[in-house]
Amino acid sequence: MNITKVVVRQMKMGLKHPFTTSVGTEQYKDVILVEVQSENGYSGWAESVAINEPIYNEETVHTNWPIMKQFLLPKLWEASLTHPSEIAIRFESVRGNFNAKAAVEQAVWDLYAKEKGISLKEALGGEYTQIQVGVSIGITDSIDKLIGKIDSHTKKGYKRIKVKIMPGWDVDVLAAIRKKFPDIELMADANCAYTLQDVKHLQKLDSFNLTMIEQPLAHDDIIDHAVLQRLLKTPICLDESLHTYEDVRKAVNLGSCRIVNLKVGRVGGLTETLKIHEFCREKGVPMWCGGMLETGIGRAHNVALSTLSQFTYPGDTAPSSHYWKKDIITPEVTMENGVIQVPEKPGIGYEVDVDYIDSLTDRKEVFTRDQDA
Ligand SMILES: O=C(O)CCC(=O)c1ccccc1C(=O)O
Ligand SMILES: [Mg+2]
Repeated sequence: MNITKVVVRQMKMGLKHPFTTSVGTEQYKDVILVEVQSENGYSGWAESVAINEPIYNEETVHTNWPIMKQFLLPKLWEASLTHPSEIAIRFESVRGNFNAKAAVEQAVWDLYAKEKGISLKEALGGEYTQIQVGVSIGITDSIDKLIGKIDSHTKKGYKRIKVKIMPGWDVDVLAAIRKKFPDIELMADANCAYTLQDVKHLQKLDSFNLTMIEQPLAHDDIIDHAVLQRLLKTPICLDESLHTYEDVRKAVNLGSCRIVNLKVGRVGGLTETLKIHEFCREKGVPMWCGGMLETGIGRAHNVALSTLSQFTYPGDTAPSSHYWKKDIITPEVTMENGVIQVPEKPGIGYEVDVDYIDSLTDRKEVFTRDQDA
């Protein structure tokens, strides 16, 4: 792969419905897109999961841009690449900035697969031809409203419902959901809203037959989660706390979680993801694909990722129409009876609608090998 040009864009897309969690509300998405082009005319695409404010993690679209420009993109030209796994080694000297690294690395994976004429699924060693889909429902104004949403999403066929919880929006809410829907596959995501002081309160959640509780404690903790997991029957799944293979190894071995939420952007790319996947396979730890309200490009990557064998729980990989009036890929990601069919076409397997992207783009910069040399 001889990468000659990279185009970085920042664009804005309005969400169909605002999305509220314990840390804030998203109404629209500012998105960084990375397009890498090779000598022979192929383009690989990816998006950064970084959002506008540092409320989920420390990265934002504003920090991603200079990090890519100054530190990551120049490493692409250092030498030609034979495989995308070489990128992680080049990026190793840059600390953190996992979202930015992943966006660049994933674009190269797409390019690699397209040059080879294989799907991203095949490039990753994925197995499933279709994936099971769950939905993540934000905090609403009233329990009735939430029940209405769960009802309509269940009727659409989603295989699992995830609700966001926080202190004051938890026990009563889950009790009301279980009363109405005793048998649905249900889980709760706290986005770090509790502390170990809340153990007695969190133990009440054990009575709701939740598949798992996601990230109850601090974003940078794996120690207290191990204490909490010993005091809960419900499996803990970590999201915010896991940035690397090493984090996952420590968390699993400490007993801080029994399930792993994998967001490629959170762990710096697909190469790290494959390492984590292999570890989880050996340990028998189930995984699922998390979501960050991605546009079609990130969504397509998530669909390919979810074909890996250890991804045994439905992911937060709802179809395009759940988020957007019009997505930036064609066809859009669609779901039938809670299932997405995995595309067989090369790379991410969907066409990127560059004209539409251009119409949404606020900022665009082209980087070339020659200009950096
Ligand atoms: O993309 C989706 O539908 C999942 C949405 C979601 O839960 C989420 C969205 C933004 C930031 C963090 C999270 C999370 O999983 O914690
Ligand atoms: Mg989460």
